Amino acid sequence: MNNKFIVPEKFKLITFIKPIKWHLTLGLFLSCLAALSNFGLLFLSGWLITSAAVAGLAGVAAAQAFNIMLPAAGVRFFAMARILSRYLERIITHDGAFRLTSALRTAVYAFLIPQTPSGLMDKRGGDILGQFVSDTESASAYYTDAAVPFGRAFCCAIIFIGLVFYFLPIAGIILLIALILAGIVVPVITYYLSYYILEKMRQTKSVMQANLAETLQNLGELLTLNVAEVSMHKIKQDQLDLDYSKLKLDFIESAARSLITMIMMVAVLFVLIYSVQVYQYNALTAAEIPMLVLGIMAAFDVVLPLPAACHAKIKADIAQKQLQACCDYPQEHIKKSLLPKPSYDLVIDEVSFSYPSQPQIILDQASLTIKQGEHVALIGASGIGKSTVINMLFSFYNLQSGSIYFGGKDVNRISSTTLSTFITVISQDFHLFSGTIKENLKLINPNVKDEEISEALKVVQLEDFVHNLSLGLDTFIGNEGLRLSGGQARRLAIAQGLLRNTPWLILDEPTDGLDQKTEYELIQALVNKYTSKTIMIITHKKEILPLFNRVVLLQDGKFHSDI
Ligand SMILES: Nc1ncnc2c1ncn2[C@@H]1O[C@H](COP(=O)(O)OP(=O)(O)OP(=O)(O)O)[C@@H](O)[C@H]1O
Repeated sequence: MNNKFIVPEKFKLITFIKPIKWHLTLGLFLSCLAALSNFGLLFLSGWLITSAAVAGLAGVAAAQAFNIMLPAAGVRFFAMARILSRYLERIITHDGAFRLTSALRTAVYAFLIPQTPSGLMDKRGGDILGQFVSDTESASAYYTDAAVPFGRAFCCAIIFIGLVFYFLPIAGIILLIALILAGIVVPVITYYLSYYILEKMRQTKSVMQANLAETLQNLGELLTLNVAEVSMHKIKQDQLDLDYSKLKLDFIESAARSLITMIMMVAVLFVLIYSVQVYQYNALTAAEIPMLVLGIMAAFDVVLPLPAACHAKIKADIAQKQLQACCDYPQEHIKKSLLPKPSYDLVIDEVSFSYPSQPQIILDQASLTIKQGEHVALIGASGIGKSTVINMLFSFYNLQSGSIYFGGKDVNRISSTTLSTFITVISQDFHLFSGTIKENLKLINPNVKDEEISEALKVVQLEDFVHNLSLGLDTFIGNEGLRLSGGQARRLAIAQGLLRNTPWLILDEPTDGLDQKTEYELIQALVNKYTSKTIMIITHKKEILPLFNRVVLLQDGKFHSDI
């Protein structure tokens, strides 16, 4: 599968369909071929069966004169062509749809990355996951489930009407009217009746997915607090709403299909009555009557899937709108990828910040410079804004005034991906993955050597612990490191960060859950080993402060150095 693909400036489904235009064209062609073969099969069979019966009734001479071989070969040809073209059409269209899904997912990912983290802060993780998984799938199904059925119905209907018109003009006109009703009027009504239901279903599904993701993530806490039932009840309610909406949709679709079948029966009835009259005037042979009737029935095969195609179109339209909303983020929020230059100093210049609709002023024209290689402890009362300052570096929030520079460049113009190659942050809510100690340590840097792993484990005071495990580095730590103690998990996360080998290391309360001795030894090992690395630690522990070059106090919205 060719995944080479350029992210366009704006998100438009058509941009992604262009690279698969040959799949679309060939798929449509094969689909039409299958429908035409089906029509040809029934049309010719109707004629052949009646002609053979008429010849048989007319006596031995007429029966022997009737050439059954040629039309029978035609019937076989159409039967084979129908199977083959259907098979090829499925292969081509599904391949096209897979390519489209892959291109859409790549694009959505590429559009989302520059928005992180500030642009995605108000969105729920489950919602983003929904957009990434379901919306891309619904949008790409537009091609196989909506565009091809509608295109086939349009192209084939013209041919069917033309053929029937050739044999009996009035029958052609009846077919034209019937196909307009069944192929345009019924789908339009289906579209309008179903749009609101499908839009509501999309919203419910998105909320349910987000709730489900959060419930599963926090199941431990919910069970401990005995409130898991409440979350499950909400999810169950949403599922019931979805089931009810699905029932309504199924009802609309079957009603539409029944209406199409009814239109077909009426059309067949009219054609039958009229052809019998015409037959009496010898303007039509007996064999042509079933041929026309079966032909008209076959013609409706191309409009019967249209109600379902309408639903696919609505889903694709809604999905496209959602994807557009999440991808077309205001350009000013999408950072330019400037590269910080050495030395990698951090300059917070007259920054003011408070959270929207929060009275607390976090920073009030505050300034601070941290030179590369400095070891700094940032202290301050709980809730004063220390973690917020770290998040500001990664442009989580828009500053009210002032600027932050890293390596001489405004952090607003450095992408978070670039910045993370210079700064490693181990936050309070770090994550460990379900796997072994080694897998977790190698996750960020797969090329890391065993000696480097030992060094990092030594610094975080975990070397002896790992050494004493029967499986050593290959010990499985469980989901989120559940098989480790809180302090061990935190230290493993720090070791993970050390192995990234970035010029800056920021640790948010790294020694929480550690005894005083381990805490002191860890920080001491850290500052002694990484003398040229800039280390910034947020802490409440007074005992470790003497180990730092500088202590900065955050108070009243200002930084106070060398306290
Ligand atoms: N996303 C947010 N939206 C609104 N307010 C927030 C947000 N994050 C934090 N706050 C508030 O901002 C203030 C500073 O929070 P922050 O986590 O930065 O403090 P801190 O100094 O790191 O605290 P601690 O030492 O307890 O970890 C707190 O009052 C907090 O409630």
